Amino acid sequence: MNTLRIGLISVSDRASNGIYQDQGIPALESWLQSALASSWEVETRLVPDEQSLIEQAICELVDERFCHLVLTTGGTGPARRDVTPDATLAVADREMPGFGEQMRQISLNFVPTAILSRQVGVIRKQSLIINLPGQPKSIKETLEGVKDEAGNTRVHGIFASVPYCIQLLDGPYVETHSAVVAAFRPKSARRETNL
Ligand SMILES: Nc1ncnc2c1ncn2[C@@H]1O[C@H](COP(=O)(O)OP(=O)(O)OP(=O)(O)O)[C@@H](O)[C@H]1O
Ligand SMILES: Nc1nc2c(c(=O)[nH]1)N[C@H]1C(S)=C(S)[C@@H](COP(=O)(O)O)O[C@H]1N2
Repeated sequence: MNTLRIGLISVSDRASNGIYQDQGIPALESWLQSALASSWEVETRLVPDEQSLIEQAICELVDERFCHLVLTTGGTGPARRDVTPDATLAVADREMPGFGEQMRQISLNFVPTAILSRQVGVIRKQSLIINLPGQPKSIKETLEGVKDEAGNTRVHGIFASVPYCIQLLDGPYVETHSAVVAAFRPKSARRETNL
């Protein structure tokens, strides 16, 4: 069986230097635990805001660990040391602009400063790589989208499109818990059990 392999990279000068405890990877892991119905394996990296080290971590997770999906958190803003999108683009084969566009749209529902994130989505080889902002709460916000008080989706989170993208990249068939995030696929791409 082709198990989903996910790489998680937390990019933070202070967390990587031990000034504060990293909350990025635990927040990513706990959100994925709540959202994924399929089995998955995880590989994690905590790196400072250094472009070469971020590039190295992404390449290692894609080229050597064969991750189908890599999520980064942190370093997407305009500050001098925010270089995660630059590192991601430097090792990308192709850009997926819809991810960055949709994440900024979603985030505007939570913070007026959402447009300050330069976050991108790209493909390297057969892996999808997505940048999330550094605030631990932004992980759930962007992946899951905006819900009303009854839990109905108002703005779709970007994770809704991730399973089909992985499928198009010849990765495993990923299923999600629809109460957290419903995976979109055209009917022709759904498994028979899902129809
Ligand atoms: N890994 C993390 N763990 C906990 N909190 C974080 C983490 N990364 C970022 N944050 C919080 O989110 C804010 C914005 O994230 P950003 O990536 O811009 O970090 P920063 O201000 O450059 O600092 P640093 O890189 O040292 O974490 C940070 O100031 C911090 O409060
Ligand atoms: N969903 C969400 N998006 C967000 C935020 C947030 O708190 N939640 N913070 C914004 C802010 S204040 C900044 S500066 C940019 C970049 O954040 P980063 O440098 O932590 O990646 O992301 C923006 N996008």
